[in-house]
Amino acid sequence: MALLTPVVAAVLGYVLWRLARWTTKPQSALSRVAGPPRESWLKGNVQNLFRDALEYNLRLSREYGTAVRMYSLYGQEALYISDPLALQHVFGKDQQAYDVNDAFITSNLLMFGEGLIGTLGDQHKKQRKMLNPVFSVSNMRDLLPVIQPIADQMAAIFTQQIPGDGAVTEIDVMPWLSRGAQEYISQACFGYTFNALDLNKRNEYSEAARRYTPAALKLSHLRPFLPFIVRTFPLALRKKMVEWYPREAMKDFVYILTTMHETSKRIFERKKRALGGEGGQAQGEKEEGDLGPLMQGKDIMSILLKANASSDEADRLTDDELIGQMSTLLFAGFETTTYAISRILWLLASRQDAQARLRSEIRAAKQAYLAEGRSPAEAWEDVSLSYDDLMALPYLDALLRETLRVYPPSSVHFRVAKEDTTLPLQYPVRAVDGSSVSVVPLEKGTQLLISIIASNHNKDVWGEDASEWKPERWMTASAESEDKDNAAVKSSVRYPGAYSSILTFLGGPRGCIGFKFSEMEAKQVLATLLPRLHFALPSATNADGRKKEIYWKMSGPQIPVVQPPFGDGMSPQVPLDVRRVETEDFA
Ligand code: HEM
Repeated sequence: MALLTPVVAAVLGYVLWRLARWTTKPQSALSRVAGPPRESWLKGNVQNLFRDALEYNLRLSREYGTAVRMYSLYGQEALYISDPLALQHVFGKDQQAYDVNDAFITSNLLMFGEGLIGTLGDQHKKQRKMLNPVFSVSNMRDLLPVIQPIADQMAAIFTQQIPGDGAVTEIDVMPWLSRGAQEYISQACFGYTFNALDLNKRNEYSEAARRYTPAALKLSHLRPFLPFIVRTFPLALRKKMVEWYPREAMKDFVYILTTMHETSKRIFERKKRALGGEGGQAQGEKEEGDLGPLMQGKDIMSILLKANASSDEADRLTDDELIGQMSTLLFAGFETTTYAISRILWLLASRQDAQARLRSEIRAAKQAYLAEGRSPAEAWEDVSLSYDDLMALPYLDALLRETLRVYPPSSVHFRVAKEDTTLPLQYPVRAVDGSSVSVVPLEKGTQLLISIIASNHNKDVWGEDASEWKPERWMTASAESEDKDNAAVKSSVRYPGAYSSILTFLGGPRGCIGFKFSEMEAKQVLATLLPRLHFALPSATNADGRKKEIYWKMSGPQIPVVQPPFGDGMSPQVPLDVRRVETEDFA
């Protein structure tokens, strides 16, 4: 018990400090903006945004508009925002006035080290300057053929589970898509295979990464306290606090993070030796242990190491910063893309017309390769499209954009105002006294809840059918001309998204750096699976004649679950009926 005293004292001190601040604070400028009532002083109502919350999020915008006052922990006010002009200020014009919040940076720094999501200000800017070119289209173009075998392996794994032509097998595609997405990051970003798609080979790193999110969720209640704890206690005492923490979940989490960090370090050191010609492993050669073979030097880390070595001293990243990027990329890139691709397969299984149309488009492109002698493949199904041809498929492009718009893998992200400032609104909202608010004053320290989901469903921008999934909305005349990114926008108003005018990857200086990678991966996986495999919703029934239903739970990330009695309603699962493609499966 005595050992717990510092932990309890820290938490108690933090709560008292917040209480003192709250009771002595005058009414804030934000108090004028209307919003739902606070449910408890301690927790506010922000947690409602993250608990199976699609309807809650959409209702907020319907009832209060694009700027809504919310309450976070300890009575703190926060602004839930989806207004396009306001977001243009946050991510563009006034970006210097906003940043990610303290808890985000502190926890990421502790977990992943000094990578992009654990750094602020000039250090973050320096890292982006070095990393942005690494994710360029020309590097994606070189990478695409190198990673094609991953998608081929996924197709082979599904095909092997189907007993024969005409047979239908129910397969939970989720674990395979997840393992495939991990392989994409490990091979394309790190230049190694983790053999994640080979169940006979164990890899500690990929296992640790798969266990990361469930383990992190068990400890998420500690996140808000981290900045205070880090500022207040020396490292030695913080390490003791972790040891003393009375839950198995903490030990498990420390193991996961240590495994990820140690493996990143080992890969990094070997890669550095290999690139520097210091007796490191030869390219393509098998490694001892669990690291797998090194790829051809076209991977993101190799490009980054070369760019770093040839840059000016002032711009150069330290080894710790480079290692920090590795767990960051794995963490940021694998689950998000898994959810995006599994959502597309589920949509295609639900909408057979869209599946047939997409398959026909892919077939036409691949058959053209054979006709023009551009591929050594014997059957059109086995043709690999180049990056430019894959990106140019209009329906595939429209379908991906529309899926990421209507169903963004993550729904709400945090920012904080670094100074007193104001946010102008495109669409004025109602004040508590019934008047109209067209400019929201923000005090330094105000939390912003950037709503991707409300922005992507905004009827004023996307039209009355904003919440409906219609890939065709991107296939307008303007998509065929130069303005592909804004083709589906129904007004002159735009969101400042990194990818199209959608907000799924956010925007501005901290917008997703991997969106082109993720786009390429999703398109390559679909162009490889669909020629060979047909997907439908699960058809098997139980004794009551009921079928399995896949339900997407929006709890931060949008997670597909199977409801009881078939599933536990919690674990990610996408069971689909899969069979080999037949002649009638084309449009
Ligand atoms: C559909 C897939 C993806 C989605 C929806 C997505 C979404 C996002 C979002 C919303 C952010 C901003 C987070 C914030 O600052 O609050 C972000 C940042 C980031 N993403 Fe992605 N992402 C995806 C795929 C990827 C991939 C494949 C990679 C890497 C290969 C990646 C790497 C990153 C990194 C490194 C950051 C931090 C950028 C910075 O702080 O400068 N993401 N992503």
